[in-house]
Amino acid sequence: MSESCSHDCNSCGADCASRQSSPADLLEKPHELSHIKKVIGVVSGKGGVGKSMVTSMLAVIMRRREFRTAILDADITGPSIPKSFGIKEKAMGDGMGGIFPVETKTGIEMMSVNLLLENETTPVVWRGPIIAGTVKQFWTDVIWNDVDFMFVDMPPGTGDVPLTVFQSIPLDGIIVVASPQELVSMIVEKAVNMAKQMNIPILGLIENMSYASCPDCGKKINVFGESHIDETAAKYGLPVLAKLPIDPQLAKNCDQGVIELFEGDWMEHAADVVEELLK
Ligand SMILES: Nc1ncnc2c1ncn2[C@@H]1O[C@H](COP(=O)(O)OP(=O)(O)OP(=O)(O)O)[C@@H](O)[C@H]1O
Repeated sequence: MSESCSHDCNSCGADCASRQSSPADLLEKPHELSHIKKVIGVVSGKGGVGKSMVTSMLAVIMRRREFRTAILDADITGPSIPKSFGIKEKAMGDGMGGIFPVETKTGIEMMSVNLLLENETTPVVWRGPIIAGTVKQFWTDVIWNDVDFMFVDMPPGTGDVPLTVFQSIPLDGIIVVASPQELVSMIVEKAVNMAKQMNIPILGLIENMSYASCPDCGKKINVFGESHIDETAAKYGLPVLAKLPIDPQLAKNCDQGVIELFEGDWMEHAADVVEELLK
């Protein structure tokens, strides 16, 4: 390191030993038998806002549109995806260090830590580097067949684990999911800035639990107050991809493991934007 080091490698051309790696240097290669065309990360500023549900619904819609679709569940400490698809079976190895993903009823390929654990109620109490290493292996050791669109349910937040995932998997775009309350806080801003720093295009924002519809008169009720997604999207120059209602049927579909049967057209525009990536 030179004595005049500013610790900002972007403004210095010196090829010194302490030069920070660019994000591209940290990208991992997928398994040699994997063929994955587009990878979309689904992120949120914090847990519990419906990120896994949005990931599942997007995968279901793209599968309905007859694309070969996969879900990489990188939310290691809160893996809820297999349950919402009603998957109980475990992933199998190929005997040479590779792992086959499990296929859902409609043919979505999936990998999640719950498909590897003996008991899905066992808590994952691993430290950050182990969690990040597991996600990397889901990318490098899983034999993904021909996949048009892979959705990555990212670990929530903007800490060490999501950062490592951002750096190791080559994402073609990210979708930010937020609840109305998050949209008025700085949490979304952090998630957006993280993606910008990684130079990953943000496809847009999805507001989950935006409103509830009265079962008697159909009137929209803003349970968490007025929606703020339009002003937040305008602030960051991002498109709004969807506004999802609180729908007890959706929660039921997840709980009963039949998310593939969900009805509703709220996510069609988001799916159109994802589909554009292949054109
Ligand atoms: N719009 C909605 N209507 C009804 N239920 C919903 C809706 N969005 C999410 N839920 C329910 O809320 C719960 C949490 O959702 P989900 O697991 O997708 O959140 P998450 O952001 O992925 O959380 P974490 O990151 O902590 O895993 C689930 O049981 C899901 O079924």
